[in-house]
Amino acid sequence: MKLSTLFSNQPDIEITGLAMDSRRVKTGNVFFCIEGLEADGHDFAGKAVEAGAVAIVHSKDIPEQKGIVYIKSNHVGDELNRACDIFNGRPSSSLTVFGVTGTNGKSTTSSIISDIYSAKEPCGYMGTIAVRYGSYSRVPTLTTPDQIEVHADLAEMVDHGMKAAAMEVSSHGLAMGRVDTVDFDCAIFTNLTYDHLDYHKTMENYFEAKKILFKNIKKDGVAVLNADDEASIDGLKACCNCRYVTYGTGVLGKADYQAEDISLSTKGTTFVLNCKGERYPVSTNLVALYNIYNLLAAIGAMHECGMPIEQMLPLIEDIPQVDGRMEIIDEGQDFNVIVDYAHTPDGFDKVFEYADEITKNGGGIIAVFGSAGKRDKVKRKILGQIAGRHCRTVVVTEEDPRNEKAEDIGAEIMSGVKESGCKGIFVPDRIEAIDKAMSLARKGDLVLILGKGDESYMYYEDGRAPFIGDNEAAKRAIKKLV
Ligand SMILES: CC(=O)N[C@H]1[C@@H](OP(=O)(O)OP(=O)(O)OC[C@H]2O[C@@H](n3ccc(=O)[nH]c3=O)[C@H](O)[C@@H]2O)O[C@H](CO)[C@@H](O)[C@@H]1O[C@H](C)C(=O)N[C@@H](C)C(=O)N[C@H](CCC(=O)O)C(=O)O
Ligand SMILES: Nc1ncnc2c1ncn2[C@@H]1O[C@H](COP(=O)(O)OP(=O)(O)OP(=O)(O)O)[C@@H](O)[C@H]1O
Repeated sequence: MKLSTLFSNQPDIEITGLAMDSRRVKTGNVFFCIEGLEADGHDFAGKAVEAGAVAIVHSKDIPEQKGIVYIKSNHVGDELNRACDIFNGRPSSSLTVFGVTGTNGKSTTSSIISDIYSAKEPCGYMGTIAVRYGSYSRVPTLTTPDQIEVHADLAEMVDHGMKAAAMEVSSHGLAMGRVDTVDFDCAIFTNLTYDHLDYHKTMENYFEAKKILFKNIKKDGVAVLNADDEASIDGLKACCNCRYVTYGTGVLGKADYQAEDISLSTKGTTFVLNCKGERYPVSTNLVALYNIYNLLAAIGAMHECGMPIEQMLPLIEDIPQVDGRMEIIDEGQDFNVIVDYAHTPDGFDKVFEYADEITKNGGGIIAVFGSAGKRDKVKRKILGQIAGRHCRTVVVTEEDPRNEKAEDIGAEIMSGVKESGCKGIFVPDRIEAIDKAMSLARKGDLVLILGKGDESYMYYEDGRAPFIGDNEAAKRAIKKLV
């Protein structure tokens, strides 16, 4: 592509790509100087040129080098977003794009959409679990990666025949403008509860970041809102830039997609879907009430985007396991084992509510978890308190400690566990902690392994190190027992 295609008054030189990180610049790239939280991209313009950048987009004065094109703009971020979209051939405009945001349930809801909507037209998925389309899948860098990656991933999906994409949109991604030029056809909100205050500082800021998706959605798009989420429903209705529909169970008033006569069991769930007066009997392998909310959100979104409910119903009966989310591990042991990605206070509340249900006729709960380093510290003690209230034993362990000591994080969690009067053990190595929990389990107990799901890496000070995933670690631990 020519530079002049991106910037009309600039020379017709050939460019090979876009970059916002000097360490990833390739010969012929355009480098955008972004001011970040820890560094300023302007300081790396020289390095970008050394690495082969042919043009630099900047807002501050920087030393200029001969033969390089310098483009000054007060809105480098906006220019970057615009350029990403054009350079990649405006991929989102040729896809039906579903954007899912909210504190919990983004991965589950977008995975359900990608799996079921594919029966109508091929639908990729981008989020915490993977970047996935057709039979291809890779581990993502972030839940919502930077704008360069977001648009390149969408273009890759278009090139491989996708007609739709279900993407998780994190509050970080929204606040940092990573999806500003993605054309969303449908924006879905799951729920608003406590998380990420290390970055957003207040719940108000956190909600404002989430709202960006609904303010930016295209005018003929549709928003799908959780009628039962008191914290978000009114604020979102007021800020939507398009029409909206609601989903729920009727607790706070009638919803457009309403689940009635819900019957939950450990094997699956049945309910009647009341969709604007039409009633459909639904049977699904999904368990736990919160997953019914995720399913309702997905049904509402897919239906509003043209998929008949009758076409969804047989597929909903047997939804593919969302990796590491409420994943039941059965290796023939005489106790229950569930691996789940819960890592927020609300996620913990919901999982333990379900755990109590499973063990109500006998059996105790043993939980294994930690909390991430260099992230929200306040929630650590709260997670300990919640688990302590429900468990016979809590095994605290490492969970992406990054530049903190797992022992220090563990002590913060343990203070909450002890406050609830529960027994807590600290086992630093996560695999040994899982082994320990299994060795403590008796017939009829439930072992819950929370926080990492199927993640195949662990973050330490120097970055990601390979990890086998909680689901695999659980299987191996059970086999050792046998
Ligand atoms: C807190 C946060 O989100 N930070 C993101 C942010 O970093 P930053 O603002 O600190 O950037 P910076 O390090 O100050 O650098 C400023 C600029 O200089 C550039 N630079 C920097 C150094 C250098 O040598 N050369 C260079 O060019 C950087 O590429 C950047 O353009 O912008 C960077 C570029 O896009 C991101 O990589 C980085 O994500 C970090 C790695 C991260 O871990 N983010 C997490 C918290 C995140 O985004 N998580 C969400 C939510 C997940 C969830 O729901 O749990 C996600 O979507 O994954
Ligand atoms: N609708 C929901 N309400 C409350 N908790 C939920 C909901 N859906 C899922 N959870 C809990 O949150 C955990 C994470 O679910 P999921 O991965 O779908 O959320 P997420 O929003 O994508 O999280 P992240 O962005 O951190 O990956 C689940 O394992 C479950 O414990």
